[in-house]
Amino acid sequence: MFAWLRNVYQSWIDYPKQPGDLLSERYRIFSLLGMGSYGLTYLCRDEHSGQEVAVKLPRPSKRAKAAQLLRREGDIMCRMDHPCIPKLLERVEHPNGMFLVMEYISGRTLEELIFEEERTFTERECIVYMLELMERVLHVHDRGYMHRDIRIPNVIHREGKPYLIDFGLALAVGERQEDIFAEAMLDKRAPERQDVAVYSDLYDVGHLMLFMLYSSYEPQPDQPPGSWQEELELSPPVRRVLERLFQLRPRYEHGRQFVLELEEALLQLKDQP
Ligand SMILES: Nc1ncnc2c1ncn2[C@@H]1O[C@H](COP(=O)(O)OP(=O)(O)OP(=O)(O)O)[C@@H](O)[C@H]1O
Repeated sequence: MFAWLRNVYQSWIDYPKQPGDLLSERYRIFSLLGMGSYGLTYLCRDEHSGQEVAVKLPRPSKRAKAAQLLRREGDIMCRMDHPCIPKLLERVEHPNGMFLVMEYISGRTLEELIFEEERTFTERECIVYMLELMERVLHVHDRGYMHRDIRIPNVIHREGKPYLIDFGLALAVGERQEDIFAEAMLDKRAPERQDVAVYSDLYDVGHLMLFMLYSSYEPQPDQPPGSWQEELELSPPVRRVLERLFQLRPRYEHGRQFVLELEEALLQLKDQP
């Protein structure tokens, strides 16, 4: 009974703001983009510049913890400087709470592209796309952070380019996983993904690649389900990079090792008739 009441209460106080509402006398809400575990993100218009922006507010039901996580996220976003990673435009602090104002990336997520638009990727297209995405991932690593949430809903496809969003789980290399994360989400992670290390981000990159490669997979009638190695017809170099990403072979200790092997795999595919 208590859990039920608590859920009703949380849904009531987290009820999204309405289109037309004005935040901090500046950001006019258009629509709700999504409700995450600790924040609500809205598409807004900045009344000063006329620009579209994404505004992320803490969920009222998560109070201080959500504000703390958002502040962290803002601190990390400030340290990024890449045209395909949204810029933090402002961090608004006021007595009723705080929120983040980010560059809005219009487009569709890779998840929507694959599952709603049924977009398919060949092996070659997947490699070319991954090389672009890895450029953003290497930027994050070079700045001393691990993203830790590289997944298809966190990649926005705009004008043929992948944009990497959502730094809510990112940590600095060597930083300890804080209790706040452990309670919120980390305990659900596979052991291969728990370390704050390059190979954990690359493990996620491996999954993302599998989603892209499975987009053109068509099971034969009566075919029993198998592993990705059994189901996907992959060229040996692509299979090998995936096995390294999944730590079935010696893992990559640096993202650039993976990029080099991916480039090599692309060259070999080009040589094929
Ligand atoms: N800068 C941005 N530009 C465009 N869309 C964005 C931007 N940031 C977030 N979004 C979109 O807003 C929605 C909510 O994102 P948000 O990061 O708040 O939560 P989430 O990813 O759904 O959940 P969680 O934070 O629990 O992982 C998602 O659909 C995401 O694609």
